[in-house]
Amino acid sequence: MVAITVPISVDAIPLVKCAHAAAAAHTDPQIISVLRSNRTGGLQIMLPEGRWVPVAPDPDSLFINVGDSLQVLTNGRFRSVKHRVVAPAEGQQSRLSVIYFGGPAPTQRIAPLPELMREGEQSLYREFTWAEYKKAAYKSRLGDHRLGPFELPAAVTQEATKADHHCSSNAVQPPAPAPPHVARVH
Ligand SMILES: O=C(O)CCC(=O)C(=O)O
Ligand SMILES: [Fe+2]
Repeated sequence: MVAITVPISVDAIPLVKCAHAAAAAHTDPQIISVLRSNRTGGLQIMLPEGRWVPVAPDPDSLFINVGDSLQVLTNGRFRSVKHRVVAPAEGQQSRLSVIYFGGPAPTQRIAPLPELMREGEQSLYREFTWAEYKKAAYKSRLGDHRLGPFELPAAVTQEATKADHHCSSNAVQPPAPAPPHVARVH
């Protein structure tokens, strides 16, 4: 295991959600999300080829999600995975999740950390502040790729390749239908 100390201050933004909560597809914007839920499932993550897979609920485990900011800090090594929550079927116990969102302070500058870059590695993102990210995010829709405005050409090429991949795999297996009830979570 390698421990790296990063010059990033983190704001705590705790959130508690409950009762038949559902969430449309999105990536978490912050650095890291730590989630604990009850025994009711519903959380799904999107695989690189565009297929949704359920995350089995486990009330004894913590589910750690990489946020967009961590994707930038690691220059794309850790990916903020798209996820959503499908509402439980009628009569099923409500899903209860408690999530800690560790986000940067508003004036924090976010850019790939030189400590994590190999020699000659190209930066995929331009530097931005958390406040800038949030301003851009508020103008977008929840499911949009919200790192778009901060990507440098190398990242745009990478995203385009991913999109092509999605289209070809969708032709074989269409993505699951949207969840029945959706709510904005950020
Ligand atoms: O409730 C859950 O399991 C996840 C919700 C979520 O993804 C979020 O609030 O960002
Ligand atoms: Fe989320």
